[in-house]
Amino acid sequence: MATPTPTPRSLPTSMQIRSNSTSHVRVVVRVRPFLPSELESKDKGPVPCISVLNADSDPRSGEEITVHIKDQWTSRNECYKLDSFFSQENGLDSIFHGEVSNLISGVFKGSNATVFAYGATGSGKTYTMQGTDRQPGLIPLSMSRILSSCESSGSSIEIAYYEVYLDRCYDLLEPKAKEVMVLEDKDGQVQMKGLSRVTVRSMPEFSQIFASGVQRRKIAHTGLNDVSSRSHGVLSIIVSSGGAVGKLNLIDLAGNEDNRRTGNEGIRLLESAKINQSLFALSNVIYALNNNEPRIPYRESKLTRILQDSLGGTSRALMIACLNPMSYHEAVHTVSLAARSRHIANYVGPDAKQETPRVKVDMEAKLRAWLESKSKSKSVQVKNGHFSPISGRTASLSAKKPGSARPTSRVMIKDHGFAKGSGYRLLQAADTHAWYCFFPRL
Ligand SMILES: Nc1ncnc2c1ncn2[C@@H]1O[C@H](COP(=O)(O)OP(=O)(O)OP(=O)(O)O)[C@@H](O)[C@H]1O
Repeated sequence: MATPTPTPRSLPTSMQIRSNSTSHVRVVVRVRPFLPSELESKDKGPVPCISVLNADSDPRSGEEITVHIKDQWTSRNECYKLDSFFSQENGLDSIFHGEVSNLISGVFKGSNATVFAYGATGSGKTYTMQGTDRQPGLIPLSMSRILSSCESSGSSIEIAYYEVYLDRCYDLLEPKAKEVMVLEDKDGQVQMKGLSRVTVRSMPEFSQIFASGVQRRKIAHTGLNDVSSRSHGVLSIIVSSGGAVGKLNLIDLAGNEDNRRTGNEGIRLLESAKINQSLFALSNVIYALNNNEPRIPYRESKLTRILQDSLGGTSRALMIACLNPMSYHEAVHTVSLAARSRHIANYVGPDAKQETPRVKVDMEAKLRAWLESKSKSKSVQVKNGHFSPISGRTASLSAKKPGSARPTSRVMIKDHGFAKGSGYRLLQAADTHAWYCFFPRL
């Protein structure tokens, strides 16, 4: 299991300046170990596509780390700055002690906190949150810590457990997982009408209640994971301590999916569209919080509306970007969205730039073939030119300025410059990786 040791590169000044900024939401990376099936599939053993450049830095120092993602087939590589990195060798207890346990003390003082496991399907989100009997995940570890603190402080705990599926909420502590209405009271506070709360006094009691809730959660077999979560699962631990009430939300998000790879159809496709939409809405909220924007778009999805009282203000949050060490494209997608949430720009190193033309030449050939086969191309008009979707896809773009690294509320566009010997530029939508050509208006 050799880990590549890329040479650290100096970062652009803008990034160095930003590296001192504080994030409202901490974003860390966790790379899951190889699965037995992945170890069998390679003669020499697989090589992880993700590594960290400043591996020696002390996680407690608050210094940012640089995640390096390299595609072993094309040698494309990208670097992103995030808050911390947990490798394949790090157990779940190191994430708990390094990142989660310090959120718990605030909950006893009446603050809210949220931990999300975010990432592509099959990247280990459910494992990170739930773990196994041998390696407990962040949910049992947090519960155990909270219970022992309650014993010494005389505080009490209640839990609520629900899922957000197709933008609707279901109570997982109810035998038939009944739907819960999300309403706003006269003060503008979001209330979940009828959501059950159960008092918990011991770990065995919690394990039993939680296990029945997990059984009710919607999972399905997909092309990429045999037991894929189709909903966002939210466990809320409510701590009442001497008049103060604090809440810890532990969230196993459904995985973002590239439907070109899943082969999803029908209801699976609809689920996937809703999942991707709500994850993008979540990333928009985190982006707005971390950049002190005046308006936080909580209303863009049910998930963000529900979490309104736990994201922003005095609440603290941790996003764990879970990565599959075998998948370059998924890792880039997950980490770029996570990094975007922190307002840390993507930095592609100089050697990566030299290697990309091979990909561009392929795209040029595709473009030429496509253009020649169409006497009249369908194009989407934008200010200063036309967008033409290369593969006929009509993703909705709200790009105001092609080439701008600043994400719009819907899509971030990466500019790959003018295609050689032609009058058009190659652009790529960062969230879908779909390619477009842009014809400047003369
Ligand atoms: N740290 C780990 N050690 C061993 N196996 C792991 C680890 N993390 C994940 N796995 C395994 O990887 C597979 C995928 O993990 P998991 O189901 O948690 O993914 P997921 O991201 O929750 O997927 P989905 O979004 O589709 O629900 C499972 O077989 C799980 O047991």
